[in-house]
Amino acid sequence: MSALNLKLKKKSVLFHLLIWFLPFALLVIASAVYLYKSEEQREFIAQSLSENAKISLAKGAVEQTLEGIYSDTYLVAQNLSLQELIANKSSGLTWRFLHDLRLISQSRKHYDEISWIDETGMERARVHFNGHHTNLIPEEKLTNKSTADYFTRTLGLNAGEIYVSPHDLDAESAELARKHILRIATPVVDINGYKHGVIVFNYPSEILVQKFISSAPTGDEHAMLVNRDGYYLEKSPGVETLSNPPYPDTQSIANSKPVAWQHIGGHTQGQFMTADGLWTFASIYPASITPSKRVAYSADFNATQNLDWKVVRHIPRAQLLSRTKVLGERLIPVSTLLLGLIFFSSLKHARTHVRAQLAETDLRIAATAFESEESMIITDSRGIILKVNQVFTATTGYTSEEAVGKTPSLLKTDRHSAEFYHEMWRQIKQTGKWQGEIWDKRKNGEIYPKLLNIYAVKSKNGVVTHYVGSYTDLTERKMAEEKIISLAFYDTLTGLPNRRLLLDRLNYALASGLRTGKNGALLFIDLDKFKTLNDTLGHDIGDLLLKQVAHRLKACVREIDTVARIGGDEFVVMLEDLNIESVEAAAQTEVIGEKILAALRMPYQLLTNEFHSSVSIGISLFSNNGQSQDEPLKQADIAMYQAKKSGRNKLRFFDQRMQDTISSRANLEAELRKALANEQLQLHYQIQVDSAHQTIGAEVLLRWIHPVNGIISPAQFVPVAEETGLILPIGLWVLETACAQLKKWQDNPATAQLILAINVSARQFHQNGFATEVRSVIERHDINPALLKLELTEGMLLNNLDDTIATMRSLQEFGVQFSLDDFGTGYSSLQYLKRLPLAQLKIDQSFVRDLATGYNDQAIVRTIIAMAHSLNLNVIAEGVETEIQRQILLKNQCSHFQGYLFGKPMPIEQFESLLSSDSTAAACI
Ligand SMILES: Nc1nc2c(ncn2[C@@H]2O[C@@H]3COP(=O)(O)O[C@H]4[C@@H](O)[C@H](n5cnc6c(=O)[nH]c(N)nc65)O[C@@H]4COP(=O)(O)O[C@H]3[C@H]2O)c(=O)[nH]1
Repeated sequence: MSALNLKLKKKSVLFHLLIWFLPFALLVIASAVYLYKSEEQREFIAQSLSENAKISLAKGAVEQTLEGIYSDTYLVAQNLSLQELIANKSSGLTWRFLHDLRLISQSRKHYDEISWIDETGMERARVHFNGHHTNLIPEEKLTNKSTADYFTRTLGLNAGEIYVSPHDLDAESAELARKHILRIATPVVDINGYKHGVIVFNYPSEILVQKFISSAPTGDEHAMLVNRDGYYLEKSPGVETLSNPPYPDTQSIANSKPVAWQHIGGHTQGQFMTADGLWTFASIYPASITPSKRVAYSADFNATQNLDWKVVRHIPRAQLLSRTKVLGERLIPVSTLLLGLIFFSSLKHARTHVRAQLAETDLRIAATAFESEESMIITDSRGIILKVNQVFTATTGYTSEEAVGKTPSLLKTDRHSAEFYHEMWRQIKQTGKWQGEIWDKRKNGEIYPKLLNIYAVKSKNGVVTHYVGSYTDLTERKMAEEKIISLAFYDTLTGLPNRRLLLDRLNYALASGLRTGKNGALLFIDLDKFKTLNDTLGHDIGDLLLKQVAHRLKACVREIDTVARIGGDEFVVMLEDLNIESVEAAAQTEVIGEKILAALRMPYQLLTNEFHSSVSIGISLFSNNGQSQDEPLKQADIAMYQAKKSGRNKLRFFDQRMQDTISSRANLEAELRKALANEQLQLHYQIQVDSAHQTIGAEVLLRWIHPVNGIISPAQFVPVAEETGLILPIGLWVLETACAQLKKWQDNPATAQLILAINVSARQFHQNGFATEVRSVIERHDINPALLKLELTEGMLLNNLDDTIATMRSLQEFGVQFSLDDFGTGYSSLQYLKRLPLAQLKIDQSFVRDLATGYNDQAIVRTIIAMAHSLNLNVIAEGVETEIQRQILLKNQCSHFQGYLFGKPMPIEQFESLLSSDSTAAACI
């Protein structure tokens, strides 16, 4: 698996892990929190209730104790011995009463002292319990208590009312000072309602506190008993209780827990929470507790003054929910364990899921890939087809049902040998794959090529389990390839080889000729009237003709020969394997050539038209003489032109002389290119005179002074210069040189009026900007434009007559003159002559030559001269060689003359000599 896939897989696993783990994790956490919170609440309620119950118990314990004391107090106050004593006042009765007091003291064991103080404040009887025994206090030790606060207050009470001293009451006597005593007292009333003092019980506060303590569970450290000011009467642990006032602040809940005390001090009972924890409290009103439910009060401590003690319980926050905390402590590992389990099972699940997803994706990819553009086939290890795709069915014609269960041999053809298949399987076994082109058979029997790939699928331990074959049908590709080859090498219309293939085969034939020494031949065939046919009957008919020609040509030659079409109506037949002897080979070729001529001469049926055609055939022989491949074809082409020239429907063998002419022309061209640069060109001047033999000027004629061949005539090289375009620089040079000469003559009166006529070629005249060029040359040389005469020929004027006239007109307006050269040889039509801005007509020398004898020529010359006069043009005759010719011309009103009679074309030096020898001009030069 690639690093990218691995990363994606990890991401996917993480995603699914989160999806599955998070909800469960949240559920577990929420459940744990809920459980914890419910337990916390439940425990809080339980603890609250428990605290309330404990407070009740504590309160009950204290109240019960007080009730017991109250009850004993009443009992003593109503004691019979006492009542009798009061009534009889007998001293013996005092002993009985003391005896009863001792009995009560001894039985209860917790009263420190019980005493009777009579209405005067004198103690009359007192017993003291020392912790083991009750002692009677001797009479002499009895004291007067008339000033004691408890005595006066109690004596003020009604029968049945109780006096309760403050719990922290300071002791009156020195010996009792250390003991905290709770005094409970009640008045003694006889049956007549008279008061006889008070009964006082000294109850050690310590015992009351002890009762309070014992009401709470052992080890309970949360209970405390405080007085109305908040000072501890009892608090466990660490507080020294019941010390004497003034109490230290440390012994006050009001100081140590002011917030709690604010609540406790202001309320009778209740339960509340502070930052310290849970507080529960209740008030005890000692004065309001009576066994007979009678209201008792004392002046100091009545209920309305809120004399109370408070029983208080406090559970610090830390201990408050101890059980819940334990639960919490247990919940954390349990939840963590549960989360861990959920995490790992989610992880496992996510992995399994992602793996399954990836596997499914792989399967989908595989399924999509299987249904690809390629034909696919899967076999087991024995080659039995298990599965094929739709492309397989489309290309082979076999449906899946037809193919599955069979072997791929149902596609086999006999195009490949047993060795081929053997080698294929050997390679698959060795490398696990094979690729190659193979021919197979479709269900309809059609054999087709395909590109086959076979892969062996192996198990983990390397055993081949399946083979997968995929292939592309190459039918169309092969067809396309063939088409490309055919387009590249064959003519699409006739299906014949094209020039490229012909040259290729020629090359091969030349090479094989070199080996065998045998001759071959090329027959270059051109249809004689093909262009006319195409133009008249259209290209479709033309195509039909070409196809029929191709067909007939093939019928004329052997299988090994080549018939090619190399151009529109040009065919070439290549014959190979001809005789070693050239003469014999030529004879063989001629036979076939004649056969072709005859075959192609036969009429053609082109749809409804019967068409008669002929061909011209040029033949060249080739052999082992080291020719290049182009040469035989060129030669055959030349020969074909020769055949055409000699009257069509002919065959001609290539002639070396003709080749030589062409070669020399090519040489001429090459040399002419160098002539201008090498200053091999010269101008010769041929004099022109008027009827009085006066020199009017000259015609400048080009000469090429060839270093080897001497002077070459313009008739030879001007046409070549025209064809190649060299005439443009050459023509310009002529113009420049002539203008320069005119300029030279300008200062000499004898030559200042001489006119130079220069020949302008068609190509030169029709080039863009010709008029401008002429003007600029004239201006540059600063000559009179009227001294320049441009000779044009009829033929070059006919093309684009309007443009021609425009060019001529612009130059004529500038002052340049035009002469129409070779007049009479062309159309000589008045129609266009009228339109041309000409100054002169030049009668062609062919009419002048036989003027003396030829009456026709005389008539023509007469007509030309008359025509010129009618057009107001002057006439010059060229080629005047004899006086007779001059006389005839003169008689016919010809005004100007040029010819050998007056002077041949000559170099400027000679021309100027001629001028100086001339009687008229001589003086001037
Ligand atoms: N038999 C005979 N011939 C005579 C006589 N008088 C003149 N000729 C020849 O006749 C030709 C007259 O020139 P063209 O008709 O313009 O014919 C010219 C002209 O068409 C062309 N050519 C000559 N020079 C130039 C040139 O500078 N530019 C162009 N474009 N063509 C030129 O070459 C042609 C031949 O020129 P050339 O060989 O010089 O031949 C000249 C001249 O030498 C005579 O009495 N008897």
